[in-house]
Amino acid sequence: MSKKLEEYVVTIPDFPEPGIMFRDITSVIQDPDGLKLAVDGLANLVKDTDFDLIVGPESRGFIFGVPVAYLTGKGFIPVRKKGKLPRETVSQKYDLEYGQAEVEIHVDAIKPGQKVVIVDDLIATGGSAEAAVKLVEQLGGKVVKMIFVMELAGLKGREKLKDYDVESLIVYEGK
Ligand SMILES: O=P(O)(O)OC[C@H]1O[C@H](OP(=O)(O)OP(=O)(O)O)[C@H](O)[C@@H]1O
Ligand SMILES: Nc1ncnc2[nH]cnc12
Ligand SMILES: [Mg+2]
Repeated sequence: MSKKLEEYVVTIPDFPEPGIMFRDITSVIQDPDGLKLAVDGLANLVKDTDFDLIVGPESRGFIFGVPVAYLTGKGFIPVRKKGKLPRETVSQKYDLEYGQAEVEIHVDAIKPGQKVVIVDDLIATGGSAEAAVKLVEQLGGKVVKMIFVMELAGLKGREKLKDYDVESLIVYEGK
């Protein structure tokens, strides 16, 4: 019998700091069957969704966002850390566990009214995903769905994004 997606995820306790159970996606994507399960699984979550573009946050959002955009026949828009995008951008600050970060998107990447799906590897507190939503909305885009390979339900990212359609392939009950 073939392996399930969750069996490809390796969990590393106490990385990058004590108390964190790190859910690693490199063990998923280094195996062709794991990569296929993850990418096909994400594409399947949007098979009935009407949308125009995929937005993916740097850096793990690129790994899954681009193949899902390719499979679904859409363009891919990167959300990048401040200072990396070469043309005119809008930016959004967001909270990390300690301190703040800032991300940007090209202003010409989304036209008002365009329907956007956000793709990332994992939702924890939802802070990164919320920053991506705010960037899309600053440009007049509409977030119609947010999809993740993994969700750490105990960190309640879903509550932060309660006005949005959030789906994940694997849900961990804790953090
Ligand atoms: O829901 P949150 O609490 O915001 O956490 C989830 C985010 O954290 C990780 O990214 P990270 O910022 O570590 O950067 P990376 O993708 O470049 O590894 C992960 O890839 C998600 O994007
Ligand atoms: N527990 C975790 N494992 C992997 N990536 C993460 N990003 C935020 N929390 C994480
Ligand atoms: Mg990330």
